[in-house]
Amino acid sequence: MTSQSGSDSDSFSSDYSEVDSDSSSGSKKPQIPKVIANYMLETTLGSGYSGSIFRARHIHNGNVVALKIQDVDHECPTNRFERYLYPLLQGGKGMPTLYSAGVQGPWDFLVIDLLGPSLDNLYRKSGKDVMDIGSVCSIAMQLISRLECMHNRGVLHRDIQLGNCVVGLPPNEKTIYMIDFGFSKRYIDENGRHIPDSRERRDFIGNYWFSSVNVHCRGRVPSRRDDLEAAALMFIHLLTPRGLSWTRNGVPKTSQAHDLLIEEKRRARPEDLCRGLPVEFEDFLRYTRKLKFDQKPDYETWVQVFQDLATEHGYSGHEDLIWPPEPPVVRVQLSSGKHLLIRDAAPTSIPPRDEMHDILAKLTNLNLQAFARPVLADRTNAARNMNIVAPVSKEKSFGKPLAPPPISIGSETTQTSDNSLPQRRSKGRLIADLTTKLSATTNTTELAGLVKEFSQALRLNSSRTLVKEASNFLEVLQNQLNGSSLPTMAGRTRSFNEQPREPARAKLGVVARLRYDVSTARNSKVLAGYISDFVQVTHRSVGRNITKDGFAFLDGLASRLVALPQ
Ligand SMILES: Nc1ncnc2c1ncn2[C@@H]1O[C@H](COP(=O)(O)OP(=O)(O)OP(=O)(O)O)[C@@H](O)[C@H]1O
Repeated sequence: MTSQSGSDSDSFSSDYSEVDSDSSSGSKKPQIPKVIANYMLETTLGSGYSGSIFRARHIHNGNVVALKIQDVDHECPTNRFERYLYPLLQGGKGMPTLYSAGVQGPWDFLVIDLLGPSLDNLYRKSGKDVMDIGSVCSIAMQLISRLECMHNRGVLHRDIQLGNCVVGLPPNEKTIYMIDFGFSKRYIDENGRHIPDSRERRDFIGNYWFSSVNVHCRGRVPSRRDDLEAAALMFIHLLTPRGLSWTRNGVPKTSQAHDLLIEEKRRARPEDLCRGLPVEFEDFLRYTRKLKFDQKPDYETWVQVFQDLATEHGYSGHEDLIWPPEPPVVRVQLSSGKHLLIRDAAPTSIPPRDEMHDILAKLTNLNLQAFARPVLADRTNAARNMNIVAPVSKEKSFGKPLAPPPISIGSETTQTSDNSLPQRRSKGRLIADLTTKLSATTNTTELAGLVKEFSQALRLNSSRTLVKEASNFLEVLQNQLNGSSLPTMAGRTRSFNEQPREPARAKLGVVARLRYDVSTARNSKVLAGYISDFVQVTHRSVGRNITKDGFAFLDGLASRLVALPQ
């Protein structure tokens, strides 16, 4: 039994008229009445394998709802299952309200909140090949939270797909709602026990595109981890040109085609699926696949990871799904120390680090006086209020003044304590430059200065992730302290994911201990050992976040380097 992501129709399509619910079968079915449970059916919103859904209006109070209707004898009585599960989910954010449910004649019906288009509709109608990273992060934050809510109430969704995530109608159009609990199931029994796992291969339930490898390819029992894995695959799909490879040929029409799809999905390695994407998506997919059958996922941390990722890419980091998406904001530091916030007029889905660096470098060379168009306010006022001294480019112009003007100007004055940090550059590039400097010195005082700058660079935005460039920096530092030769370029490009990944046993206590140990290190080799421990433990932690203790460790490292004999 499967359901397809491509099955939801373009909603709000046709006027309702009495219809034969199953004309293809040849058997004469009773027509759907015009009124069910005091609701007048108006238009068809969608129809799936198991029934149809209508926009309907209460004949007395005029309330408009969605009414899901199914033949009471349907071979897969999903409405009956939903009727049982909906009450468990009531009141949860993004869980539709169930107003009424029952059987009228041969019809099993559910009356729920009328909601907006599905992510599938939004995505397809956008005409874009991929979604922007900000929207995918918002979807990730919301979907992980929805799953947390459902799981906390003892329910698995088991059919995560774009068509089953819909946005609300205004004023809730930024909130994602879960729908279609026809395949959902309680995973906690009445005695509070988790359902048992089984090695026996079971019939597949879910959807072809996003169901997890364990469930779809190995016939395992679905549990919380599989809802999350499906979510991970969905995020990756949205960021991949033309989507995940096994979705490109459409729904398999033969069992042989289905077997091929299963094989392709099973073989796809996370690093291949996520090539070119921010590493967080690969990490998330790997994380979901490492969860044990009955393990509770760490939802909160992953919401935080995607929030940080969004802010790192110039988005607000708010979970609200703003559609159509707003372009990301690029922050440029002016010579006066003020910041200029510029909306990138043509948002890219994922600006690669190097490209971002180029954009920022070019922006800093712009002669802002050339932007004569008023922006939010009179330009001169804005400049006076912000105390902007427009930098004049001394370098060759890289073209005509760029057409898209800034949309908004912020007057943020936040600065790091060290003004020498050229903040206009991306964090990754900045750290890469520090690494180059690092590799040219073994003087411990200079190394200490670079470690300080490194620590500040890591705090440049709200993301506290140990980014790839940061790992390289620490690797080079270790080499310098060990007195070994400098790492080659191969070392610089090594992916996190090639690092041995041990079970997540990173303990906050380890970093806390390192923080104190570092102040007592007697020589540079011991320091190098502590750095190695620090990198390993951070890599093994969820989201690779650098904690307060982590920053204290780096500060302690800088101080200790100064104290070491030359
Ligand atoms: N509450 C709602 N408000 C507005 N539209 C809805 C609502 N619920 C469902 N729809 C639309 O109807 C489509 C089908 O709904 P749903 O998935 O619940 O039905 P289904 O019969 O179980 O479908 P499938 O067989 O595809 O899983 C959705 O993709 C969505 O476009």
